[in-house]
Amino acid sequence: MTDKKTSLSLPLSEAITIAAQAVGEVMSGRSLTEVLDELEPHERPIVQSLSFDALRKWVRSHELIKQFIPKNPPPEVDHLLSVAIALFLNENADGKGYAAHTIVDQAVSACDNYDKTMYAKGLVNAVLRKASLVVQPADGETRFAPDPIPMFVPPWWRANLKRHYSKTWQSILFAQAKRAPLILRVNQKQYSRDQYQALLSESGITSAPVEEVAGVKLAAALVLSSPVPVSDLPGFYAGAVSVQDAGAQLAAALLSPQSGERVLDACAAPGGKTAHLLELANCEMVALELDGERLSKVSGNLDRLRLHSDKVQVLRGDASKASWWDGRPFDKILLDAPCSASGIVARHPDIPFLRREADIKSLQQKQRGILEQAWKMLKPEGLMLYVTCSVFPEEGEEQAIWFAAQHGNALRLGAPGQILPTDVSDGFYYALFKKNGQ
Ligand SMILES: C[S@@+](CC[C@H](N)C(=O)[O-])C[C@H]1O[C@@H](n2cnc3c(N)ncnc32)[C@H](O)[C@@H]1O
Repeated sequence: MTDKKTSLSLPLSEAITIAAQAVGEVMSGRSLTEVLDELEPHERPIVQSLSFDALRKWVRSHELIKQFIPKNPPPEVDHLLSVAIALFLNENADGKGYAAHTIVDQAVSACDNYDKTMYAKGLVNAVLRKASLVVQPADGETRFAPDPIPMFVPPWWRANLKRHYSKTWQSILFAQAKRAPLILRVNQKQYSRDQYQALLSESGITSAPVEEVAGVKLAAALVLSSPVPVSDLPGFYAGAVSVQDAGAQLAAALLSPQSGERVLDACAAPGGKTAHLLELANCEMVALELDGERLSKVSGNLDRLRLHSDKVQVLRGDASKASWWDGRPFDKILLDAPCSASGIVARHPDIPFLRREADIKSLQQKQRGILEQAWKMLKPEGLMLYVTCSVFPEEGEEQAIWFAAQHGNALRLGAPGQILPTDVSDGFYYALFKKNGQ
């Protein structure tokens, strides 16, 4: 154990303060992505890492907080403690990083950075010293028997998983409690996967191909052995590569766009799958998105990847309505629907804190509205791929069954259906429909 100095340009105590405040924002209902987007670029990596870990280790850190402060501490103190304890728990897991006394000292200094924690220096010091002895005892033997499920999910979420996955629900949560690896999608308009892997290797970055997920072959996925900032990736700003989970790379592979085809990406932002489709074929693309702010991310990504052309339209509109549509039907439609995002918790550990049980019903209604409208815009013999990043069957297989029952002309083709999270893939759902006849 060392007093490791990282490349961060922010003292650890300040990073702890900002991360604790970010955790507080999540507890009051804001998305962590939105909160992190407001930070200065030099603050973001360390604050993201600390706040993500605090949320991932929530159950264990709160067992310890409860043990040493039986009466709940004020939220600001609780959040600061949860960030610091997650640091202990990580150090215990990988044996690298900050020494216990550094974490305690920096967390105590962090109390001074915020008026709502200033008074609690003594309490924070005492709790963290005791916690460090349990998590990182001097003899190296952990005396702390953690909850078998390390990650927080609300009771309704856990019950849903148990109901649908009676044998595997715990392994789903274990997979999601781990830090997700960095996975790339090579822009095949610029490089083959082998060529780009060689470029990475010349830059001292080790990677391995992800050949397939759920039986679907992937041509462009590479997993890095350890994450690096995107600025270190060769050619990133010239569009050589994007960061995208391997499970998300199935969409373009399943829809298999061909040059000249007219394709609708009905829920496009931030544009990861739009870009992948355009990397595979010179199709006529309409990338539609309801949220104006998110829409600009689609354009930004297409700019970076050099995929804009007069055949590509990035449009603001509601896919459950036809007001934006010029009436020309599509050969292929990607419907990557708004959903609970319960499959991507490894990359967004704030999601279980933000979702409410009632969200699932209202999301189901939205998904059905978009499915219905999209089907009307598809050519006869055309293909529609329905996708969610959810592990709840209410948003996946139940929707596909409902849709097929509504439309006698919807033929289901081969697609993986539910994909559960693994080391290289988030949880996704894929159903592919062909429109028969007229
Ligand atoms: C799962 S995300 C799409 C991710 C994207 N396909 C990608 O790979 O980068 C769903 C998107 O649908 C958008 N959305 C939600 N309701 C919509 C609607 N009625 N019409 C169009 N877009 C919608 C959301 O704002 C969100 O950006």
